[in-house]
Amino acid sequence: MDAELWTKVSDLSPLKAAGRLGLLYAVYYVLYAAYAVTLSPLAKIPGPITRKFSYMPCVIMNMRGRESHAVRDLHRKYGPVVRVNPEMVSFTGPTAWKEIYGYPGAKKFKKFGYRQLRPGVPDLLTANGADHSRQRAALNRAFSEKALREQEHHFQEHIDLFLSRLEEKCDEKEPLNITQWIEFLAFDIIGTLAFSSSFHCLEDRGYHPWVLLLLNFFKSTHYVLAARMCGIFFPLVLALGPIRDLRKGEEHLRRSYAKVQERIKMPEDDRRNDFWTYISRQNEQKEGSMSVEEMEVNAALLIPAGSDTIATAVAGCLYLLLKHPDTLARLRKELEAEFRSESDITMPRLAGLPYIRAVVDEALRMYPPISGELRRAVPPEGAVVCGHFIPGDTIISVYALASCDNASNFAQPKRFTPERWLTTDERPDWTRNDHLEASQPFSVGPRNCIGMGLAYAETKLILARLLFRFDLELLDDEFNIDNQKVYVMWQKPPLSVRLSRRKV
Ligand code: HEM
Repeated sequence: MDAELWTKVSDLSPLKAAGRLGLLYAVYYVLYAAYAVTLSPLAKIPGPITRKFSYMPCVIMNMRGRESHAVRDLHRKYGPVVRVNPEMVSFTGPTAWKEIYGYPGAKKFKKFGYRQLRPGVPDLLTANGADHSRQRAALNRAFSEKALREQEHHFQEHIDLFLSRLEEKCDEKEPLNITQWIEFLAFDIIGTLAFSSSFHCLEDRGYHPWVLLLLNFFKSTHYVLAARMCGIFFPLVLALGPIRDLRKGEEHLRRSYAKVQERIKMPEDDRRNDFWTYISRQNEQKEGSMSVEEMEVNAALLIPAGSDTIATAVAGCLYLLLKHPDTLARLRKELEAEFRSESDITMPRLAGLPYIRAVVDEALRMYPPISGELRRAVPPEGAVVCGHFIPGDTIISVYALASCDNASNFAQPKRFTPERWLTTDERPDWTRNDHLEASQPFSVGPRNCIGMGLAYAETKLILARLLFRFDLELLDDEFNIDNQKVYVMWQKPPLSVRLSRRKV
């Protein structure tokens, strides 16, 4: 800066200097907005003008917990390719999942914006290349069909307690919020599988403080992701948000690490069969299949990944079934034809029943537990996605809710119709053009959900035993999916029911 200009600047009062800076920023912003809307390589991607030059609509909707719904609505208006914000494009075309996340797309489009739980220690969600392949191969054994068979008694025992707790609530005049009991069950099961130590929510008839901490943490994580889009205003926006809850993330990590240490010291037990039983066996055979530090961070990942997702799936199935008595009747018929008593219900026998699977698939379509974006980055040279050339460094994603609640992919998407998922000759005519591949609640390809098999088996077992034992009456529509908010996970409202014991 030359001396004369410097003197002029330093002579300005702080107020005037701020004013000039503000003006300069405004000029820059107007020029940038004009570029983003007209000349940017993404300018032609359809979407509202405000989303093309500003992150604000995206930030505001995220903070309100309504971004998944907003993106769904944008696709209804603008079609299968939509500009979500200046750097991000969302797709709903039926091939989008496969092109972005499947083989070989997954090699081209790397995960974007995922952060390691402990810097320097890869966990399955953030690991790349060889680390991911090694950890995935190691954990695959803990999620195999054989492992699930050996773990089934854990599920059955927790469900026994869940159902006996619900029996205490039978015929009560007060409505029962079954959402929270489903959450207790899902967290207790994942505690047993990940730490050999239940959270004891069912025993104590209440949320364990660690579970409450996690539920709040989801919300604050979501808030931080939104605040990050605010650039230089990030600290300000963060300070206005639930910043205290962020510490809860650290607390979760500390507790998880301590639990893994306790678990490692536990004596051998043939009935344990938790995730680490399978990892330890491999570590003995093949040195270093997973280090203790990696076990710690993966335990911290598996708890949130395998708890609230399941609770959402079970609560969603139940809500939709109670809203549709004919579907519920057809499901009961299938269950009663297969099982003479509740004690006959097992995971392998449920695996052979088509209608309960169709019910779960349809509920996951209408209420996908992970409803929002799964970000991937386009390589610097750019790439063609769903027939559109997308320039390098753009962020791309499929939003599950947008892809599933979309009339181009599913006829009458708001109509709960498990029959869509049955074999061709059993599908109603009006669903024959559905693009079933557009619903991928577990994602696809090498980074899809490792817990998919477990999730189907667990959801079906809980549902089947619950419906076998009780008649349930839905008391209000507070659970209405369209009104719910998403902060990473759905903020599930009370699902109010009245229970009575069935006489079969
Ligand atoms: C209905 C239940 C579930 C749904 C809808 C679901 C959905 C998903 C989705 C969409 C992903 C991909 C995430 C991404 O690309 O960022 C994922 C990954 C993952 N899920 Fe699930 N999940 C469910 C249950 C579970 C369970 C029960 C577990 C374990 C106990 C689990 C563990 C994981 C892990 C570890 C990953 C990371 C996999 C990798 O990157 O290789 N999930 N899940």
